This record gives sequence, structure tokens and C-alpha cells, in this order.
Amino acid sequence: MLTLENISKIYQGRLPYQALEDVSFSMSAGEFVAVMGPSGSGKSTLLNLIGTTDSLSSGEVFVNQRPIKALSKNELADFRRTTLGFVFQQFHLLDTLTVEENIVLPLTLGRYGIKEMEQRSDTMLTRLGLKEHAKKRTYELSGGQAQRVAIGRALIHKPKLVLCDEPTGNLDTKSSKEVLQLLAEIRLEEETTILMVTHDALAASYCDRVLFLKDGRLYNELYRPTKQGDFYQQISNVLISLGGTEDDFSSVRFS
Ligand SMILES: Nc1ncnc2c1ncn2[C@@H]1O[C@H](COP(=O)(O)OP(=O)(O)OP(=O)(O)O)[C@@H](O)[C@H]1O
Repeated sequence: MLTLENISKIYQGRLPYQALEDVSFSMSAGEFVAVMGPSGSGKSTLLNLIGTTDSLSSGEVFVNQRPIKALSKNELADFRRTTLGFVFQQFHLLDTLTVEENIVLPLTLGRYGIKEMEQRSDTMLTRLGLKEHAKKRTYELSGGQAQRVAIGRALIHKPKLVLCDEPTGNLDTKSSKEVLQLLAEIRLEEETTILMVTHDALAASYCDRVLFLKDGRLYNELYRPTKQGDFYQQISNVLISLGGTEDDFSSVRFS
């Protein structure tokens, strides 16, 4: 579904800086993949390049075998609106709108009738366990509820690829687990491909695979074994070999 071929990014400042160098990997439809690495290793740069909010210095990104570079301006706008969904650490919800209005917001930019919007919103609110909160303003929600609204908004238009930047960074352990469980389930139900940047080994252990970046290059890759607890331990070991600090690890253990 997604292929990165030898991508590099050099920021052209007073002193040019190579943030990514020769990164290649592929993701199949419905795969849930985490990207980890120390601060400054190029994780956000990677998301921005795939999300088309920044441009490649070299290499190519293919979505469903189509090179993103070949898209015209209109096609690119259409690609962002229909194929991609975004989830951020700071939920980026609109306080002036209700929960359900936030969730249907992406649909108001497309050609959807009122009835279809209502149906999709209703299904999504139920799926997120937020039906009773539909008419609330977003400042009346807990962090976990707010992030679930943001996930609903990211998924309401049924995007093929969802890019998540530290989606659990502002959440406590319980809310983090709920949000991660939700992402893991939804990608199975909808075959949504999810790429998630995270510092948290616990969050990464919900994924099928973890890619590790170091100094802008792919450093390691782990596939999930049967047990999530084993995966968590393996991820923690790679983080230690990367030179991670205590802050990179969660204190949660699996039985
Ligand atoms: N616009 C820019 N101009 C110049 N250098 C940049 C720019 N954006 C990022 N960088 C540099 O590129 C490198 C990678 O940055 P990036 O934000 O991708 O790292 P990161 O892994 O996401 O870090 P963090 O975990 O701290 O968010 C860093 O050294 C950063 O200083």
C-alpha cells in the first residue's frame, strides 16, 4: 500500500542538514507500524514527507504503486483529503464545535449528503463509545475521549493511510491503552494502514512491526511475536541499544 524508496531529506538552511538518508520500507494494506528513535532521528520528517506537507530531496514515495511526486496540484489536494487521515498528540479539535461536528468535519469538505454524514457520524460515535457525548463541546471531555474524537475525525472519510504523531503522548496509561486498542481494532475492521510515531514502547507493542530510526537512517526493524509482553521487552532492548533514557520506557509490565 505504501512504499518508500531510498528517500532522503536535506533541510536547506544556512547550514544544510540531512534529516533522512536513504530510507526504504514498505507497508501492506491494514498493517499497523510504529516508528521509534531518539529525539532528532527524523521521525516527524518522515511523517511530513509521507503526509505531503514537506517535499523529498530525493527518492520516491508510492501509495498504491502511484508515485506521489507525479500527482498534480489538484490530485495532491484530493489525495490529502481522501486517502490520508492524521492524528496528533495535541488533539487539534475545534472548541467551538460539538463532538459530532468535529467528527464529521472532513466530510463537509467532500461531496457527502446530510443523510450520509449523519449515518457515518452515528456509526462512528457508537464505534468510539462516545454516543452519549455527541452534543458536548470538546473542552468538556477527558484527554482519552478527546483523542478518540480526533481518531473519529481522522477516520470518518475512510482513509487508506492514517499517520499518527505521538497519539498517546498526552494521555495516561489507561487512556493510552484504550486509544491503541481502538487503532489496532479499526485497522483490522477497515483495512486501514496506520503509521504511528511514538516514544513509548508500550504504544509500539500494539503494532505489527516497529521501525527504528537513528541519525536519519533505518537502524533496526522488529516484527511482533505472539505475545505482546515479549514484543514490549524486545522493543525496550532496541531502545537501550539506541541509547534511550528512562523517559523512553513505560513502567507497565504484562503478566
Ligand atoms: N525545518 C527544518 N530546518 C532545519 N532542520 C530541521 C528542520 N526540521 C527538523 N530539522 C532537523 O532535522 C532533524 C530531524 O528532526 P525531526 O523533527 O524529524 O526529528 P524527530 O525524530 O521527530 O525528533 P523528536 O522526537 O524530538 O520530535 C533534527 O536534527 C532537526 O533539528
